[in-house]
This record gives sequence, structure tokens and C-alpha cells, in this order.
Amino acid sequence: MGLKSESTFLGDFLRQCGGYAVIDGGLATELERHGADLNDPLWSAKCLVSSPHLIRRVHLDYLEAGANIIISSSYQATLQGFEAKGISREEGEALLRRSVEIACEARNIYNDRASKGSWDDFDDGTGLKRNPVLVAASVGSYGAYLADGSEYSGIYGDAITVKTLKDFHRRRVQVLADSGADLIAFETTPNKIEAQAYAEILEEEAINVPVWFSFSSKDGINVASGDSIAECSSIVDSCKQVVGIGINCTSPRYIQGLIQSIRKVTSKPILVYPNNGETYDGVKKEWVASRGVVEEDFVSYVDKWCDAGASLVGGCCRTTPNTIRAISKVLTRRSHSV
Ligand code: MET
Ligand SMILES: [Zn+2]
Repeated sequence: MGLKSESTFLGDFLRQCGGYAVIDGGLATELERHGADLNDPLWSAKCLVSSPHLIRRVHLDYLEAGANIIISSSYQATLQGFEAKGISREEGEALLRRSVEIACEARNIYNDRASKGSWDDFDDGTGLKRNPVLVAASVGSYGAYLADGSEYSGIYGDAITVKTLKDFHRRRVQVLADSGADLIAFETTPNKIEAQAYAEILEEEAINVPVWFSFSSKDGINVASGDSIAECSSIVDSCKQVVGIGINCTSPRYIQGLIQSIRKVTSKPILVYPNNGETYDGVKKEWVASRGVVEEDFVSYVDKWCDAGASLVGGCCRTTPNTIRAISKVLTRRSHSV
């Protein structure tokens, strides 16, 4: 894909979707809901080895719920994490590619079913029998690899620099760029040095697939580490490969203000896929429900996020196909009134 097409890539896709696109919901937490035990440093990537059929099934559930973009199971799949498990470099790279293949298989099954017309209720009145679908290859942050919840603190310690982060991420980004995915999704980025590291890799490796960046926040003002969301967004906005910027795995109640801050520094599409408002306890390795929002509340935010400037909306941890179905309804209604 040439660079010129990258500049219109997401805009063209959004037009095809009617103005708004639906991102899928939590992958790892949905795998757990289906019985997978992800208490492991590889988290959802553990299923790449043990139960790829379950990953495909969850992707398919999200497509059937209306998702236009499904995100691969490579979030916590790192060559370093695989090596710690005795998985060789070559096998690790094959597993990264496999995560994208599984998502593509789910898309094929979905397209096939749709073309056979087995979902009669799917025609939304536009004559479109099925949703256009992109596969995004997930890249989780260095904090995700640490598997201690530090993608929500962004505090990596003094020993971690832009250089060490580049060394950490470079090969995985190259492999995923060549995996056949439509785009790369840098997810849950918690600080400025990691945004900088990714941006430099994109430039140095002349990565030629579109990418999006999403940051995590725990106060609705800054990214998780306390670095300015405007500054982080500006850094990535200047990369030619970047087709969208946004927020994921952050409480719904913080999203609107963050969209407004991002909008001030970019004209690129804004994407949001919040979690359900619970917080992750990295020590106990569990989600704490205290301030979670119920599904109806989550969905009641969607119009506000779109009014503030978001055009891609989905869910992150602890959201489900039901959440995505409800988001899809809101966005379909908005698309028809554009
Ligand atoms: N795409 C990833 C997932 O849904 C994002 C996880 S954020 C901690 O599993
Ligand atoms: Zn999440």
C-alpha cells in the first residue's frame, strides 16, 4: 500500500461504513468468559498456542454483533514473552502471523455466511448485506509484556528509554506489518516515550501499512503516566502512517474530555474503545468492579463521544458482543442521519 492511499485509508473506509465504524469489544476478557484461563504472562496470546478455535469464535461473535474492525490476539504476544516460555524466535514469529490469520479466517467465515444470506435480518435498509471489515494487528505496550498492569501506570522506571523500547518492539512491528493485516493497532499506550519509540520505528523501518494509536488514561486529562495527551497525540499525528488516534481501555466517564483534547491537535479520525469502567488490579490480576458502568450506561455515552469528534467506537476489557451490538445500533442510526 502506497503512502498516498494511507492518507485516505481510514476516511475511505469510514465512508464505506456510512460515516461511523464499529470496533470490536474486549478480546481477552471475552476469551475468559468462554472459560479460557489467561492467568499467564502471555494473557490472551496463551490461546494462540492452546485454543486458536476459541479466538476465532470470539472474533466471529464480534463480527456478528456488527464490528467493522476486529483486533488480533497479539496484544500480549511478544517474541520476548514467547522466548521466556521456551518458544523459539521462528515459532514466535509464526504465532504472531497466526494471530492475524485467525482474524482473517473469522472474516472469511463471516463473509461467506453473509453472502449465503443466512442472516436475513442483517439488511439494515441500505441494501448492504454485510459490513465491510478490517483486520487490525494488535501491538500491546511494553507494560503489557511486563504483565503487572503497568500499561495502566505508564511507569517503566529509569532504565527504560526510547532506545530500549525500540529494541523491544522493532521485530514484532516488522512481522505484523508483513502479516497481511489491514492495519496495525498500537493499543493501551501509557506514556510519551513509548509513543516516541513506535513513531521512530515506523520511520526507520519505513513501515508501509496504516497504523492507529490509542492511549490509556486514568484521569481523563493525561495519558496513564501523566504525560500530556495533546503532546502524545501530536507526536504520532506527524507520522505519515498514522490514520487514526484515540483512547482504549479507559473508563467511559473520561472519554469525552480526552476526545476534545485530541481533536485540538489532529484532523485525523478519532477512535475510542473504552473498558467498562472497572479497574485492573495488577497484583491480584483481577478487575475490580467498584466503579464499573453497566451496559446501558456505556451505550448512552456513544452519541456524546461522536458529537465530540469520534468516528470509530468499540469496547475494550470487560465489554462483550452485547456491548458491541448496542454500539452498532447507535452508529447505524447516526450513519443514516449523516
Ligand atoms: N485488544 C486487547 C483485548 O481486547 C486490548 C487489551 S487492553 C488491556 O484483549
Ligand atoms: Zn482493555
